[in-house]
Amino acid sequence: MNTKGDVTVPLLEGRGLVKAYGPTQALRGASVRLDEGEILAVTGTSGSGKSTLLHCLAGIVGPDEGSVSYAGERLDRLPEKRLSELRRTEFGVVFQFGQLIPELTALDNVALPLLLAGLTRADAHTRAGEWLERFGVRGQAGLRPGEMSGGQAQRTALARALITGPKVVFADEPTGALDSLASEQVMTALVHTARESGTAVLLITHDAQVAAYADREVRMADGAVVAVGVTA
Ligand SMILES: Nc1ncnc2c1ncn2[C@@H]1O[C@H](COP(=O)(O)OP(=O)(O)OP(=O)(O)O)[C@@H](O)[C@H]1O
Repeated sequence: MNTKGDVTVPLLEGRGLVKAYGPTQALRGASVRLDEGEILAVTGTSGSGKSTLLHCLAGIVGPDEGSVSYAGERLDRLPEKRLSELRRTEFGVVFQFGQLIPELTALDNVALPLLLAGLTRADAHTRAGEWLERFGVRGQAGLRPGEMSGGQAQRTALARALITGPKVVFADEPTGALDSLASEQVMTALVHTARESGTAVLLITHDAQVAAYADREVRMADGAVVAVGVTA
């Protein structure tokens, strides 16, 4: 948790978020907070607004109403240039199908954020190798995403999301396409690394076993957060 003056502010907070896509009201006044280093699961039925909430909190889409604050700064009012810098340096994202670049090897995929940040190719590759090792996929370093299993690809995607040391990782159904063993491996790797580096995680899932890895769970229905609780 951050302090700004005497006031304690959450790392990330959405308040009264409203978002419509044409006639579809995806969010109808959703509010949520994420503290530093916290792992928060967002659950709820299909279409309840979970992904839209994540997109608003990550500054990927702007809400029609309401506010998003990151460390006390209004994200929804930032100019695009500052917002994209923040997304690159402070945020990491992992989606259901990893979104690895199909033409690149696992090593090159994981090295990419470091190359974009200005590291030399040699340094980026050394660090990427270490991160593949942490996620148990060093043996797959030379493979392209299509040549890996779903779980290996997701662990590679996690390595890519975490290698820059983000403050928040946004994970939208990161295990949605995996069997239960691969799911467990991905979640164990994510939680272990997040705890070690103090990274907060906003985790969307509709799998109760996956949600159980979180410190806290909020449930959405009809575009709003309807229940808040601590997981087992
Ligand atoms: N880009 C978009 N354009 C049009 N409608 C959208 C868009 N994104 C989301 N929606 C609609 O907004 C509503 C909420 O969608 P959202 O993806 O946020 O829900 P969700 O809880 O994440 O669902 P799921 O679990 O199925 O992924 C749905 O009715 C969806 O069809």
